[in-house]
Amino acid sequence: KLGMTYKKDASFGDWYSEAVVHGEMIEYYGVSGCYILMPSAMRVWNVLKDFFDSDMKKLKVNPYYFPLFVTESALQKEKDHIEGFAPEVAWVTKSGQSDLESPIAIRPTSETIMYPYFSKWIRSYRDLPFRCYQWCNVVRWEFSDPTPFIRSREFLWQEGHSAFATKEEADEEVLQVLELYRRIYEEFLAVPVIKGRKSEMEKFAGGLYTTSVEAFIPNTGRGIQAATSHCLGQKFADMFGIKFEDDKGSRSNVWQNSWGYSTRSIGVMVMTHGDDKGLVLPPRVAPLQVIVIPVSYSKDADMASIKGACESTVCTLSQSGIRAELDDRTNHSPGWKYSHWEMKGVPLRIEIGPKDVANKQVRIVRRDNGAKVDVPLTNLVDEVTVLLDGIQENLFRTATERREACIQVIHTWDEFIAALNNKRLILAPWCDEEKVEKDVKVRTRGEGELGAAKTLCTPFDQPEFPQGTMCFASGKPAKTWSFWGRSY
Ligand SMILES: O=C1CCCN[C@@H]1CCCn1cnc2cc(F)c(F)cc2c1=O
Ligand SMILES: [Mg+2]
Repeated sequence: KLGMTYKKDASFGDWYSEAVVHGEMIEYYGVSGCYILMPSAMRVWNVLKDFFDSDMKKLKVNPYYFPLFVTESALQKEKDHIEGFAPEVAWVTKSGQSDLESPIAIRPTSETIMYPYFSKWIRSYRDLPFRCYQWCNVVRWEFSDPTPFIRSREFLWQEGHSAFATKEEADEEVLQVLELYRRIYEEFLAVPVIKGRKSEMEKFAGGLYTTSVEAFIPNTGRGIQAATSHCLGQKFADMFGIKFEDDKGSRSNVWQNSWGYSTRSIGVMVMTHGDDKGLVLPPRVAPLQVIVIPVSYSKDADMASIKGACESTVCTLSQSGIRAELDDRTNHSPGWKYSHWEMKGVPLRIEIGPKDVANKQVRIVRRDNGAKVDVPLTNLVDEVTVLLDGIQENLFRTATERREACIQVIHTWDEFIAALNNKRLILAPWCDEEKVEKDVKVRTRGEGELGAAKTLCTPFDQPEFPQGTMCFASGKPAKTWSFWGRSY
């Protein structure tokens, strides 16, 4: 099918589904909430994985792979960590025709699979710091509207799990990993994120505190948790008996962290940069950065010299590390090819026709803003490199400006409700009391299927507090500026 039918601003949900399918990132699958990740998606995922792996080596985090399955008793081990999630757990109950002795769960996350072994492996302070991570899939049988990459019943992620002798070391690592996640979003996916701390109500129940990077989708006015980095304190250590003997012979619980980001990151990138022509990929993660297309208007046009120019252009770019390919298919017109590669979000298109060959130049078209420029072959690589860097920066700057334009500072309940109905990312003074947060959720639930307002995070970067600022919801003295809004 040629070209997109849905418009991003008019019908965002349909636009998004069409963009990921026509962009050849996703193929829909027969099990609800499950999708086939196509090469364009996996190549983006692998660029992020390579970066993350290289930083895991720097942080001395070791790669493992733990089993997909966990027994019922092991999963139930830590009550308050699981209780709210029970409906999401998928179970294997049979093999062939016969029932299993007892059901086995498919991992929704791996704490209960890993931590009994941490208890076995960690004995002495010499075994610390202990740092492990794995790339794997997890299954959570969610029921709210499935969305490719954003909310699926199976997704790919990395999960990290570490143990330290002191809280200070754990606190430090929580922020080191959060910075890695910020870099993945801002430096690779060109998506602006806000670093902050989750509220007591929104944090990981089994942990001590949760930090996160939060993104925002202007079209829907919804926040989205982009990655999380938890300090678990010593609760899991207590539950699973993960103790170490210090150099004076006394035994104490380790301090633990756990952190993760998933293929949701690809969906956030698509939602942020995509347009009515389809995907727009940031050059740093684009599987294909330049597509070269021969343009000839008459059969007898010296196709041979055009072909030669195209091939040498691809070769020159490839040799300088630029991901370039030639689309010389004869069963599609140049116009069809332009639309096809625009849908796939390829950052640059190079057109080469008889005039270009004659003038020893190429015509370069940018995917992000449609700008066309004629470039002499002599400085092709430099120009293309500058253009690709320019696209990366432009995508990040534009997305940041759009996100900033959605932020609204409010001081009263009425302003809060107005901002919420205006699809804003709300920055509000809050007394930081959980029951007030619960109350806001209840008072804003009535907005139909849109969902209630919740806290997204309390940003580390706190604005000034004018004397006597009151909480917008309770009227009590405000303690923090927090981001509120609807979310995915
Ligand atoms: O968020 C992370 C980072 C990577 C490691 N795990 C932590 C906490 C995950 C929180 N969480 C999130 N979702 C869950 C869904 C379930 F069905 C379930 F049984 C448990 C959980 C669950 O513990
Ligand atoms: Mg969940």
